[in-house]
Parts: sequence; structure tokens; C-alpha cells
Amino acid sequence: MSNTDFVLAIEDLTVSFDGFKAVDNLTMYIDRNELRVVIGPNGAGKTTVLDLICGKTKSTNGSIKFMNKELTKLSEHEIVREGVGRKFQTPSIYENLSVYQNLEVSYPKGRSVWGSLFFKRTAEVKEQVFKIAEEIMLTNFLDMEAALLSHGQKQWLEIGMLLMQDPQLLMLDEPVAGMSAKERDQTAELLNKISNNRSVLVIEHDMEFVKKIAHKVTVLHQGKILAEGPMDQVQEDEKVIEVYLGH
Ligand SMILES: Nc1ncnc2c1ncn2[C@@H]1O[C@H](COP(=O)(O)OP(=O)(O)OP(=O)(O)O)[C@@H](O)[C@H]1O
Repeated sequence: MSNTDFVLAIEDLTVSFDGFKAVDNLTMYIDRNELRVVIGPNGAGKTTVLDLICGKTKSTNGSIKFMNKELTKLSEHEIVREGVGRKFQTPSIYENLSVYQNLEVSYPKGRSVWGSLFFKRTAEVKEQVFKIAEEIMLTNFLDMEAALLSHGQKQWLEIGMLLMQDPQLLMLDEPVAGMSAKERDQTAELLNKISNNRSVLVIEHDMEFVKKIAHKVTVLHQGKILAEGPMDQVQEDEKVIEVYLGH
């Protein structure tokens, strides 16, 4: 396909594990600043789609273009460098470092235009740490050891660590699992803010949360798209009710 304005263009994507197609000829497009949620029953292929985008799993067939660049041939590290960030379900923060230090170590090395001018870089990193800490609601916790944060705060910190790299696409697998109702609301606000200037792709089972964040919803079933559109439209879809929402 020729160049497009989509941040992510997935076309005819298939991955087969010993003949079993976990993702089957999938085509989907994500716009700039779009917040897309992928829903669907267990085993539908949702996590596998994220694994394929971030290069953890290699496709059998098809194309994944991120800002018009083909990702399927790149390594996981190269894909991160292109600007794709992924958060897994379990937080992978440094428990014995402070919130500040966790954010600081996540700043990409060599990003600074000042190169070896150490003091300039330090100021630049610091500014970014404070900006992100405010975004993830942890300004008052910067000196706290990460181990002492609540479960929800740890999840936000990990989102913040990804934001330090300024990805153009952020992918999150069940970001509110295990969170309190208040933390879920705050996470919805956070993701809405984040998608003001980047695209976000979320897998989620919590439909109340999905309603609060999704611009559009893609329903996966047996590796294929069952339905796609705004949440209020998708939740009225008979096929979707039958295989997923009605359960
Ligand atoms: N590396 C692999 N090797 C073999 N089969 C796999 C592999 N990864 C995923 N699968 C299979 O592919 C199917 C899709 O799994 P996937 O984890 O993507 O589903 P999911 O929609 O994320 O489900 P859940 O909601 O339970 O997380 C499952 O049947 C799974 O067993």
C-alpha cells in the first residue's frame, strides 16, 4: 500500500502457531491521536496482535506499517526506537529506586541535541521527569521508593516510564486490572490526556472503562474482526452480544 496518514496500518496480518491461526488475515487502521480499544473473548488473539506490533512475535504473513514504515522485519529494540511503546500487564518498574529515578533511567540515551554537554542534558531530563510526573499524578511521590506505591500508582509509573521516551504509539494490555474504582477513573482521565498528542491502543475487558476512553472499539473473535466502530454501536451488535458481551 502507498503512504497514508494512519499512524498504524495493519493489513492481511496472519500468524499461525503449528497451523492454528491466532491472528487471521487481520486488517485495521489507527489514526493519529486515536484511542482504540480491542475487546473480545479469551483466546481471541488480542495479546498476539500487540506481540506482533512490538516484534515479540513474528508474523507468518501480512504487513504492519507504523508511520509508513514496515515493522514486520524489525527487531523489538528497533521498533521501540521507531516510537512504539508497550506496557505489559505486570508492572516492570525498579522497586528499589525512587519514582524520580525510575523516570530518569527511562529517558532515551543520546536523545539530547546537546550531546556530551552533561549539565544541559541533566536539565533537560529533569524537566521531562517533572512534566511526566505531573501527567501521571505522582508529583508528590517523586522521592518515594517505587515499592511503596499503590498498585494503581505503579501502573501509572510504568506508563510514565514509557512516556519518557515520547512514543507516537502507546500500547497497553489491561491497564486497569486490579485497580480500585477511583484509580480506574483516574486512569481513564490519564489515557484521554495522553491521546491528545499520540495514538493509544488498549486491550481491556472492563466495559465501563472502555466506554470512558474508546474513540473506536475493535472486537476480535478467533483471530478475526467481528465488529468495529464506536462503543455504543458495537454493544448493540447481535454478533458481539452473542460471542462476548452477553456472557
Ligand atoms: N506462542 C504461541 N504459541 C502457540 N499458541 C499461541 C501462542 N501465543 C498465543 N497462542 C494462542 O493463540 C490464541 C490467542 O491468544 P491471545 O493471548 O492472543 O488471546 P487474547 O485475546 O489476548 O486472550 P485473553 O483475553 O485471555 O488474554 C490462544 O488460543 C493462544 O493459546
